[in-house]
Amino acid sequence: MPLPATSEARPLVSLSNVGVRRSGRWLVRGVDFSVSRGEIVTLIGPNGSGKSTTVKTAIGVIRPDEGKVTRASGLKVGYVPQKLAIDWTLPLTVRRLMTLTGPLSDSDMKEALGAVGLSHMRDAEVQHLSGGEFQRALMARAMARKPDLLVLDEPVQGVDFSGEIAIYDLMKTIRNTTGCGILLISHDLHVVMAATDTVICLNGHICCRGTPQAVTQSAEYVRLFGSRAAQSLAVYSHDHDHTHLPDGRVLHADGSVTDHCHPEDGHHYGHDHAGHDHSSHSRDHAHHDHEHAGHDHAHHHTADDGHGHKHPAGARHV
Ligand SMILES: Nc1ncnc2c1ncn2[C@@H]1O[C@H](COP(=O)(O)OP(=O)(O)OP(=O)(O)O)[C@@H](O)[C@H]1O
Repeated sequence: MPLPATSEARPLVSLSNVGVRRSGRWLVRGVDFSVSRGEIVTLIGPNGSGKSTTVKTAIGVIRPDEGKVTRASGLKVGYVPQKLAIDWTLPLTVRRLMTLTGPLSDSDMKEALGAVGLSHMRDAEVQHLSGGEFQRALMARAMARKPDLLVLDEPVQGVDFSGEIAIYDLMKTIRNTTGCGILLISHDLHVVMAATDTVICLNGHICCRGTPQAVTQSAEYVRLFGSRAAQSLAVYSHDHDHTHLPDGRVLHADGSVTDHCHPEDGHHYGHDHAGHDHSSHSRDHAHHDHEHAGHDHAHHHTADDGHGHKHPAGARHV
């Protein structure tokens, strides 16, 4: 059952001064934010900065050691975890994967797989799916129960760049069609920035927050992710003239759909995919020197913020 209409103005989940302490150490502290219906909130931050801990606390898997978490009553959460304990030696079909966490009617399964472009793969073995297909199957499984809040912990791991775009586009479509709230974890800074309403930059505490535009310009963000990352939003908005659909076809800016990209398409924002040559696209993105292999975003965080900087409108430093 969806939440009643009267609850729409209230956040689906809200964290107030939340802290989680383990083995004598605060994993996160002083965290406060909320996610409302129809809103996409993204947590970004370096490895070990407390992103998973924060979302697990938000959905009630972990109890906070200080502060308060408030969830709308009757809140239904769809959770796509970062890791899934699957025995890859056992045969498992997509159909079975969809029902591992609970029963699902045939029509709900059909609708969910259709929404992620996997209708034709119902009986496929999960171990034969590509990284992107597997992530979309997990999203279908989470969506099939029509959650009020969809929580995605790094949904683009093991997914190539066009697959990433498809997943973020799918995420926006889910939000637009169902009106659910989405809480997303990512340390991928490129595409996610354009798919997000609010970005929260975490490093044990909230370093800064705001719209993607505001956050990418904030000194705290640059300190965490390096100055190259600050260009990510511009990179995205320059070149996103086509979209890779879940079924592999390409939707162009003029609305046409083709099986493949056009050679002149602005493409992939300078990702350096090892093993294939992008030289035909080079004039489109010569200035976008992101290296995919290794994700070498510099994490220059210093304990002393200095505070000798200005905050762009909309970014809040905490
Ligand atoms: N139960 C626990 N006991 C002790 N330390 C923990 C526990 N759970 C997590 N940690 C530590 O807390 C820190 C934050 O972990 P968390 O998984 O929340 O980070 P993350 O930002 O999601 O990282 P990543 O980007 O690598 O997934 C890490 O240093 C981790 O080792």
